[in-house]
Amino acid sequence: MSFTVAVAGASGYAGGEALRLLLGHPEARIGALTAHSNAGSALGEHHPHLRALADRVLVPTSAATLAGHDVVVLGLPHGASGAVAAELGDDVVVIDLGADHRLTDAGAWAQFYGGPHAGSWPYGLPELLHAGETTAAAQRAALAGVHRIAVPGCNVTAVTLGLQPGIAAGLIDPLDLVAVLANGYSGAGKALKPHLLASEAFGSAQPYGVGGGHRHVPEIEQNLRRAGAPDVTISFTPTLVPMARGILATATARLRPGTDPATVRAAWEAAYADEPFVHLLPLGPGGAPQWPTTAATLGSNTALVQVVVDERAGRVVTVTAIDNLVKGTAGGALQSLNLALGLPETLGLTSNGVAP
Ligand SMILES: NC(=O)C1=CN([C@@H]2O[C@H](COP(=O)(O)OP(=O)(O)OC[C@H]3O[C@@H](n4cnc5c(N)ncnc54)[C@H](OP(=O)(O)O)[C@@H]3O)[C@@H](O)[C@H]2O)C=CC1
Ligand SMILES: CC(=O)N[C@@H](CCC(=O)OP(=O)(O)O)C(=O)O
Repeated sequence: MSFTVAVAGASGYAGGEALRLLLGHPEARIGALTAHSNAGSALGEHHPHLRALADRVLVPTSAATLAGHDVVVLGLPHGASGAVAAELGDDVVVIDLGADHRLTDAGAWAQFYGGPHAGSWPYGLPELLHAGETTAAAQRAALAGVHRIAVPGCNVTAVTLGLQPGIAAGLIDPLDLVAVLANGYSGAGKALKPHLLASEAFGSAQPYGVGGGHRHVPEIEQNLRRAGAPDVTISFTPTLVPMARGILATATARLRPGTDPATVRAAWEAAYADEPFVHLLPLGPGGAPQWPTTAATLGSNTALVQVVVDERAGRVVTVTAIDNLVKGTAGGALQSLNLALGLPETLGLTSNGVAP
């Protein structure tokens, strides 16, 4: 079942990565490619690594240029997707890589983003556990056959995958969650910003969004509520580190009294044993854990997860690594698109990365 696909925001990082993956998808036929200030230029000027599309000319982003495709991928800044999507027919499958359609709570949208709330769409994290589940079936069912998909924020994917087994199994206190992340620069997009200059970025780690104001906070809490915690609070701190891609999310939680490490391990194993793209790393000889690294995920749709118990502190410690542009954006989008179209979930995707 082949499909035609247009990509809006094709000159950007997210749009470019969507194109890289779509070029390897056996059923995708790539149609219109759009941009904003760079309309009129060739894609090869922005993504010289996408040789097959190097000569394709970017056209302005509008409902008219995106019309006539089976699938439209929106890789646009926050606030720009809602208006375009509203003009696309219900028969078109629209995938929003941005935030406009992720939050169900209009109040949270107003607080963290501002401006009109475009409404919420089915949420493109197939592995999201729903309350009472040990493996993610309900979210996959919720994506089957849909024509609108809101792709999660990349940090949100990493933190949710790290913590949700403990929430769903009732093993951790949802009011005592802390996440600290190391983030690659491509997560910030291509637009020029002074703190992203090489002279500022090289050799330095920079925290941002500190103190509860990052817009991924309500999205993480929304996911963990769905996983079974009606009241949930997370302290979330990302840190820019000098790498192009990747997220390493360390998320910790207070362990419910009396819970032993074997019970913790069993909950994470049950959640991810059958997942094609989320891998709980093994405990080595003598119980020494193998730790996720961003390098081991680059270019792949993989999330690597490890979980241990810090018995002295009474906390569960989880570490999750993803490529922000693949599992964190375009790969997760393609995985969800496959489910929406009734294709095999893994089609066109790989868990093998690029290293060193
Ligand atoms: N980078 C990442 O890791 C992730 C990104 N996302 C989301 O994906 C979306 C795109 O991000 P990213 O690719 O990183 O950003 P970039 O800045 O790299 O790209 C933005 C794209 O949107 C276009 N654009 C800019 N302004 C407008 C506008 N006013 N109207 C229409 N199009 C516009 C740009 O076109 P032009 O070049 O012509 O100006 C460009 O194609 C964002 O919503 C982002 O939050 C989600 C998860 C992770
Ligand atoms: C390094 C960096 O700035 N990363 C971005 C991640 C962007 C992302 O996940 O996407 P959305 O903006 O679509 O939510 C951030 O933390 O805000």
